Amino acid sequence: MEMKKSSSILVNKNTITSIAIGGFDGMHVAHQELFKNLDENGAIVSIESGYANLTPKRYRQEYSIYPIYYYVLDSIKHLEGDLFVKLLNEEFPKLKKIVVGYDFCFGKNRRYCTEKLKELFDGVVVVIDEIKVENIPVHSRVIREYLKDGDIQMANKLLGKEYKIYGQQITGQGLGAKNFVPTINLKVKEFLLPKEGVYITKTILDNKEYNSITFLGHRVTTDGSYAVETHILDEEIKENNYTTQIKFIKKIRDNQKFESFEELKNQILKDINLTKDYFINIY
Ligand SMILES: Cc1cc2nc3c(=O)[nH]c(=O)nc-3n(C[C@H](O)[C@H](O)[C@H](O)COP(=O)(O)O)c2cc1C
Ligand SMILES: Nc1ncnc2c1ncn2[C@@H]1O[C@H](COP(=O)(O)OP(=O)(O)O)[C@@H](O)[C@H]1O
Repeated sequence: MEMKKSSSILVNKNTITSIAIGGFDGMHVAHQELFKNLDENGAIVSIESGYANLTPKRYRQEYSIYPIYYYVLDSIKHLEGDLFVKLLNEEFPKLKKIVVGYDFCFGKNRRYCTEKLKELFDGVVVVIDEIKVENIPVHSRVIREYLKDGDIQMANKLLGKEYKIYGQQITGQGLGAKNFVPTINLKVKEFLLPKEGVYITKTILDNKEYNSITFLGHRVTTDGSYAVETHILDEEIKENNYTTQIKFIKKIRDNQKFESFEELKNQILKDINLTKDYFINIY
């Protein structure tokens, strides 16, 4: 039986003795709790539904020391329970332990859940109880809702880290440096973008992290088009081709339409001062 893999890595599957199974978009605190139950020859089995947008597949390995093996959901979801377990045993011949969460289900019509897994797998099955943070169940869908609401602080609590996106630098309208402040304009694919507005952020360029402020949204005051723009505080940055990373910390305000460039500029300067104060007070 062939399991279709969407990528391969270098760790030999024959050495793997324990796996954690799930979608793992976000690599959030509950996912990390599962990984704590892996042994030193552990691995992550990530089932790709195609909807990941918190930690899209190629950015996921960054958040765990365990190798991640990816499988395409469409190629395994039709399986009856015994065949799913058989596949795991074939893929990982030394497998002794499987770690899943309380809500893990698998196989045809998601008919098989943790009890069935215990019955079918000849080894240890560890089932993790529901993990909550401040009484809120940690799930990728809950984190997405906080991001869409602009509640970065709650999203970050559930993630156990600052929400980070990757983008490619593009040329902006050319208005920023002249009329407002210089910004790096980004094209962002694959990642969920938080609600439109202005955010306190950190920006990583060429492995260096800078304090920054980021605007996300339709530039309703200028050309109306959607933009992701970052202004690096206290540094002169030359535009370059680096992939840029933005870590979101806190939302300052909503996107707004201003009657003049002058008013927008004044507001941007206020936003920058507030952001600088934030960084002064946390360090
Ligand atoms: C901190 C900050 C806040 C911003 N806030 C708004 C806003 O509320 N409304 C808006 O239309 N544009 C806002 N902008 C975007 C400006 O319109 C944008 O920087 C300007 O159009 C220059 O774009 P350019 O870099 O493509 O030349 C903001 C930009 C920054 C850096
Ligand atoms: N809050 C949680 N508590 C315990 N286990 C969880 C929790 N969230 C996810 N898991 C487990 O982690 C694995 C990956 O789950 P997944 O469905 O990708 O997470 P999410 O619910 O965040 O989308 C599954 O085995 C799942 O049961």
